[in-house]
Amino acid sequence: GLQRAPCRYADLHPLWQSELSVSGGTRQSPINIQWRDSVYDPHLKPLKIHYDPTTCLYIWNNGYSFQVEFDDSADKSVIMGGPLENHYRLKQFHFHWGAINEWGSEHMVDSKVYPAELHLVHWNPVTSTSFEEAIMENNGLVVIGVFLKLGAHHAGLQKLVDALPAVKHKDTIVEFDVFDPSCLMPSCPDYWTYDGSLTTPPLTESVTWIIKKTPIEVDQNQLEEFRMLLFTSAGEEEKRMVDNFRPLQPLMNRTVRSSFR
Ligand SMILES: CCCSc1c(F)c(F)c(S(=O)(=O)NC)c(F)c1F
Ligand SMILES: [Zn+2]
Repeated sequence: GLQRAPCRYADLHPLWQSELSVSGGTRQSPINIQWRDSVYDPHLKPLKIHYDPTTCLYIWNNGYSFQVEFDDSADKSVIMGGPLENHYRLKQFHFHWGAINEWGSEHMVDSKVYPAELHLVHWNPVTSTSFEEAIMENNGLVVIGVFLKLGAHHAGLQKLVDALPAVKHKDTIVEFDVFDPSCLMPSCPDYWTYDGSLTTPPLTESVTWIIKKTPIEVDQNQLEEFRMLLFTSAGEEEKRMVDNFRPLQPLMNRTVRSSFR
């Protein structure tokens, strides 16, 4: 069975990922998506996203990333379609990024790495009664991954970036209401999908991944603001929150499907 990994990743240096493995894991994330090995699946439907901006609650620094949390007490912000058999509720979104633009994303495409990656975390309210339960369920979670590349200023992201100084230190929180994460989605509908895991403790193999093919563009200043956050609490010796990504994991016996030819 899966060993529960220590879940206080705040006490673990970002290099912990390479040592920490889920014993017997056969579907770990992230992976390098080899475009030529992915299989077009004509049965994959378009992904349908309906986010209600008023379900946005707050932003907080959990000592590993910054997260925007949503009210998931009803089917208000949901995704469906794509590879999914039912709808999933949005619980939170967060990012992973590097110290410099040359690395930072968790997934790669043909070994190309991006400076950052957005994860929108959803859970299955049909098979689980709570997010916490869904984390332990096979396919209890769906995470949409969106690559960030250096380019034009992203006006939608800026509202989020402006709030970051208020959550500079670990375990700080700031109210953040009325935000629609759909503005962070690329307009291109194409995606890859595969069965994987959380990339942070407890690393459970409960995630249906949906990785968007097309990155969104953000500018240098916006990426630098991510890198001003701290892993550390107020009063502690400052450690910049950078390189909060897990190393690539073996594909093993998995096929990545694409929604596009
Ligand atoms: C105990 C889970 C707390 S919620 C959460 C999270 F905080 C996180 F960071 C990731 S991730 O693995 O890093 N990215 C997909 C998740 F999947 C999550 F569900
Ligand atoms: Zn993540």
